[in-house]
Amino acid sequence: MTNPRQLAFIALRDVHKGAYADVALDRVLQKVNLPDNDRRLLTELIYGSVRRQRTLDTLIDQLAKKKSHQQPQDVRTILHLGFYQLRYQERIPASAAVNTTVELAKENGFSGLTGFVNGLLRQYLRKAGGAGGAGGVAEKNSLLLPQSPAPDVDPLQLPENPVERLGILHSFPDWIIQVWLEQLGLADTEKLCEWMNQSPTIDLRINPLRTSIEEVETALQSAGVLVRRIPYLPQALRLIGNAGSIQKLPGFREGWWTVQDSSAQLVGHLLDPQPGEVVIDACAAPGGKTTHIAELMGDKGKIWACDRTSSRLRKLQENSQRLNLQSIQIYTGDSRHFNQFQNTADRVLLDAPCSGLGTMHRHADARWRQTPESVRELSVLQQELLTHTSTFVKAGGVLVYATCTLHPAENEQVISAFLAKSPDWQIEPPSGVDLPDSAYNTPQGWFKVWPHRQDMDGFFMVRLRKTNNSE
Ligand SMILES: C[S@@+](CC[C@H](N)C(=O)[O-])C[C@H]1O[C@@H](n2cnc3c(N)ncnc32)[C@H](O)[C@@H]1O
Repeated sequence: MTNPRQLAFIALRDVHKGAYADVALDRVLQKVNLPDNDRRLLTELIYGSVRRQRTLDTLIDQLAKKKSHQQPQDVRTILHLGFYQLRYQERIPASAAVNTTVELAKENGFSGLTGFVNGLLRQYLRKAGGAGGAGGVAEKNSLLLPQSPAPDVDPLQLPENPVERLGILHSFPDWIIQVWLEQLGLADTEKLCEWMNQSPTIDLRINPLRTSIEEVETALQSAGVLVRRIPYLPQALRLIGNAGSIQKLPGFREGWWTVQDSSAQLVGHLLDPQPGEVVIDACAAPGGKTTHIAELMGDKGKIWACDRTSSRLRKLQENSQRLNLQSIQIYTGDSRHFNQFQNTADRVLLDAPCSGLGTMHRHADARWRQTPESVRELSVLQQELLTHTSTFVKAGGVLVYATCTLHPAENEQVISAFLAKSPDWQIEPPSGVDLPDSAYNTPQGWFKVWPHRQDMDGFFMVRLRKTNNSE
């Protein structure tokens, strides 16, 4: 069976039983050999339906007699697929979206409900003002454009309350909208929501020990892959458009480059490791930053890469072999309990486990998996990790704390609590790092990368120095 909509339905069934969206997608892809365009449609339908779930459920709630959560789960999934295509896939004709969704209902044991499915989708189209599909209308009905044309053209009715309104329109839980609104205000929160609903870009970090950025540019361009450079990041290239399978691109097997988002590359530069130093990467797997550190050190010195997840450490091992790096030594275990590293490191990187609120565009289901409670638990773990791994640093040494979340409880509050009880530590403004201060820096000295401003993953990072007179 190679019908991408039926395959999407099967994968989404898995997701609703608890599978990660990317794992569910891989599972169906492994069973079939799809042409590229069907593969793209399948991916779009799965990730889009998961990402836009709240908006799609609200449409069911508003148009059907029974609420979305009262529908049989499979019918809800079929309706998600239909509404997703009508609302967000302008290239799919409305008639095709409706007919294929009705077919899905039939094929999956809901012949008795085809009239209901057909009626509901057509009701949406009627309200949207035609058979041409409603794509784009929804996003125009923005909080920022109250005067924008005919908000009643959007069948989705939005409440006045800005948190719920943004949450329903852009499909995020209220608590995440609240966290952003408190830091950014309305206009920027809306831009951030829109950014997080885009398909992710892919950046490469060139390995200067094996090649040069110019050589990689030429090799990729000869293979028909478009790239552009990223300001302030001398080894970064962004792939433009669909580059196909990453492992098949020129230079992958040769270890010329690593896939790493630009903001993750900033972390290595903020740490600024030097050849010959001892560096501990306390949460290292799968090694994106460990291998960057080794490259920045010219592979000279010692990097002790610690992580508690052995499967992820195996990836680190593979990555460092592919890049032909010798300076990395792996330690498996909980970094809160390593006692052999006290006062040994010139630099420590703590790239802490976090809620990932800065990278939700890469993980369609992340917004539904995290909760205020999981953030609280992570923040306790982050504080414990910071307290213990700071003891690894020699007097006069540096620790960089980084996360890919934009939640203050995992960032600013972790650092403030640490500094309040650690008089021998202070924030150090980044020196020797050629970064646009105004773009990332805050008066407190930490870096916060807001994706909608910098067009890269959301990140928080701060460089701390242990004073010389500490024990
Ligand atoms: C954000 S990821 C690290 C990503 C990595 N630095 C990179 O750039 O590829 C966080 C890592 O922390 C690890 N981790 C979580 N709790 C830990 C603990 N208590 N001790 C050591 N590692 C831990 C997880 O297994 C995960 O690999």
